[in-house]
Amino acid sequence: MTIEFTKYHGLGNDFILIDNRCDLTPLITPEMAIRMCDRHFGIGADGVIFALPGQKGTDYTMRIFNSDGSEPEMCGNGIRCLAAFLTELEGISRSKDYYLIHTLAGVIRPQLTDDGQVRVDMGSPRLLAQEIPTTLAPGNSKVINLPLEIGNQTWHITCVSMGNPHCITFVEDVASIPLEIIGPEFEHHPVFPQRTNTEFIQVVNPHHLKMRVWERGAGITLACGTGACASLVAGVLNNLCDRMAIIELPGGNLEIEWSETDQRIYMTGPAERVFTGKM
Ligand SMILES: N[C@@H](CCC[C@H](N)C(=O)O)C(=O)O
Repeated sequence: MTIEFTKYHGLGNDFILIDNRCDLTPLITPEMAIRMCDRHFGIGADGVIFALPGQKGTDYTMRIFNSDGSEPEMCGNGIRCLAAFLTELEGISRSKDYYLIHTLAGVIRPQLTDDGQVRVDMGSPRLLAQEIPTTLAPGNSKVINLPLEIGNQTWHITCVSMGNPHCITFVEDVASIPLEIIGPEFEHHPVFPQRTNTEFIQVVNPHHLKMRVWERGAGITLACGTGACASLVAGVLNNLCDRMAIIELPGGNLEIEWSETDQRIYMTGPAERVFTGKM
């Protein structure tokens, strides 16, 4: 079988995009995705994203496999890449500058901006312990600045779901965090029954946060869109930042806003095509 693909990245968070508009079933299996994402024996990527037909009145459906073959509910950098990929697939027949995308986290709306970026209506953050999910607090209460023991240390964590789970910790200096050692301990901690993405945040000032991330199913990545959104929400809940801020990631900057008007999160950032190929 030959699979055509296009490689994209959003701030170095890279994905193999597959045109799957013919069918609601992904053209490749999670096992094949693991092999394609391998940086030594495959194409190399943090995940594989499928552009599938729309459902329930949406234009398209997005599904994604992480590089370990697991399937997350949403991917922020990925949905910007998907919007750019769909624009390329539709060519001049494209009738509008936004898409309604069905995801496991609900309907997400990416919009192409005049300066070539993508602004995404990411929906509203979910804050209850049962929505993350985490067992760290009673199901109907929020997890804001609660202590958690990991690696002989007490971390104060805030949990936010952007459809997928995020655990955020504010630190003095993100560069000093041994991500490859403690990242997996957070991801697999028993208080997170569906594992978790983990963000370490340094507050530079109320409009500027510096972030490093350990992603569920992908490990250290250069950027995480849902993680940046969740971190801004955690910053607001802890009175550490404004509702609009630049999130500085190893791969570049994202602009995130938690709108006071509709309580939704808006993320703006780039999506870059790298190359196409056949496998
Ligand atoms: N990098 C993504 C998030 C991808 C999914 C994540 N690894 C998970 O399992 O939830 C982003 O930009 O949001």
